[in-house]
Amino acid sequence: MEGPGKKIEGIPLKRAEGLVLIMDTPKGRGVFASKDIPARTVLEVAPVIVLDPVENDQYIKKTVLYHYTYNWPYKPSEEEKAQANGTKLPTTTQAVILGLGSMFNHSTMNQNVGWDRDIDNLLITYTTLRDIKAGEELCISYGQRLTFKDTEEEPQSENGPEDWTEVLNIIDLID
Ligand SMILES: C[S@@+](CC[C@H](N)C(=O)[O-])C[C@H]1O[C@@H](n2cnc3c(N)ncnc32)[C@H](O)[C@@H]1O
Repeated sequence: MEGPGKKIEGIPLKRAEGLVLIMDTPKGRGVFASKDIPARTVLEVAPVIVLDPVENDQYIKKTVLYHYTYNWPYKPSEEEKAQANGTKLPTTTQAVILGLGSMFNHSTMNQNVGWDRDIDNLLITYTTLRDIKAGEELCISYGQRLTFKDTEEEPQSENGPEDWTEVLNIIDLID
């Protein structure tokens, strides 16, 4: 960069104003709106690190980092293809999302942020799906197969006690 006024070629990055990180929600840390944000606002353009599928399986899956990865298409290098000798190479892997991308929690019922992968440029763009009010949590959808108990999920009455009186009765009987 040579000074002010010089035109720089590159991929535009973005982080919207009015986002705060709350540390102690029932879901851990989470991203919230500190002011009203209109629909279709780009909240964040997050670069990603695409993991080697073998390293992901052998190492990352056993670490906390695994909970901060998204599915990502895998494009083997020409060298890998040549070495594969007809063996089928993986077509998907995981990617670690940098920046705020890794801080968005999941919501099925109240998803208000969408995300879009840019495979060529190794980026994810997060955009509001509707008008957001100050104080709302900004949530994406992680899909169907969650690796944790969703705090927003309704308790299953057939698997558990009907009400808290029943719970107290059980505790009483054990004592
Ligand atoms: C990508 S991280 C999101 C940031 C995370 N809350 C933190 O404090 O680092 C994903 C993790 O957040 C938590 N999480 C996200 N959405 C959740 C939800 N709906 N219910 C419970 N936990 C959730 C889970 O522990 C999950 O593995």
